[in-house]
Amino acid sequence: MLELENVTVGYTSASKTLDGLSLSVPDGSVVALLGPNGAGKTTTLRTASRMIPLQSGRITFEGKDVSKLAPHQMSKLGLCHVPEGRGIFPALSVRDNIALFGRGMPPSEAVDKAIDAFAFIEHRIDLPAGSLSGGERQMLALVRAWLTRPKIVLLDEVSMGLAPLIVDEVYAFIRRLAEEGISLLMVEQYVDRVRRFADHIYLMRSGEIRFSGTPHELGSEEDILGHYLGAALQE
Ligand SMILES: Nc1ncnc2c1ncn2[C@@H]1O[C@H](COP(=O)(O)OP(=O)(O)OP(=O)(O)O)[C@@H](O)[C@H]1O
Repeated sequence: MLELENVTVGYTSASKTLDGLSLSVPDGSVVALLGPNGAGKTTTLRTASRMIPLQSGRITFEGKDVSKLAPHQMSKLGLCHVPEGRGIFPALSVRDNIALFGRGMPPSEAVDKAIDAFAFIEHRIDLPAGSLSGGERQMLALVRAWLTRPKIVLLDEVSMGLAPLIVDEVYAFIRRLAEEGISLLMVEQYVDRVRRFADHIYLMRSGEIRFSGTPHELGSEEDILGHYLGAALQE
């Protein structure tokens, strides 16, 4: 279980980008974070992976206080963050991108597993990762995350900028991660896609959680816009 308890963070000491935010991701669950631009979704993921220091509050992972750990220590504990923009190394080959994430696995085995997950990788293996299409880069980022054998993966807008058919392929792999028991905390723009997939949804606005509940409790897209985000849209 990953838990953020009453967390306040800001990009300057005077600002509060997240203001007393609490959320939890139980083991093996899929949790989605929705909200308008600037609500603080990316900041929440960056806080959870310890890229941003806390002003106050606490973060626990599997019962352990991790509030002061560094990102690489979180990664050792089994938390993998796939950032917006995917975080791949564009100048390195696809092979090297994969090999770097194999966690002691022989590079050839990591590459075989990656090809097994996404066949296109075989034909691009020696090309620079920066030459891949947006969808291919996203799939590479996901397969790399999977190869770290994580307990939880944080996913920031995986479907952004991708064609619907590619999004289907990306989501099929995310479903596989969930079926393997990996917990997911995902920021997503597409409410309907998330509604079909997530166990729990948090709706954020202005650095705070405005709704916490099941997809069913969230209601229709009109409800969300009207009740929770309406004011934000008028701002
Ligand atoms: N590196 C930064 N330095 C200063 N302010 C930042 C930084 N990153 C984000 N912010 C500000 O923090 C607030 C929350 O941004 P964040 O990116 O977390 O929101 P978001 O909900 O992920 O939005 P989006 O969907 O636009 O990515 C915004 O007001 C943003 O301008």
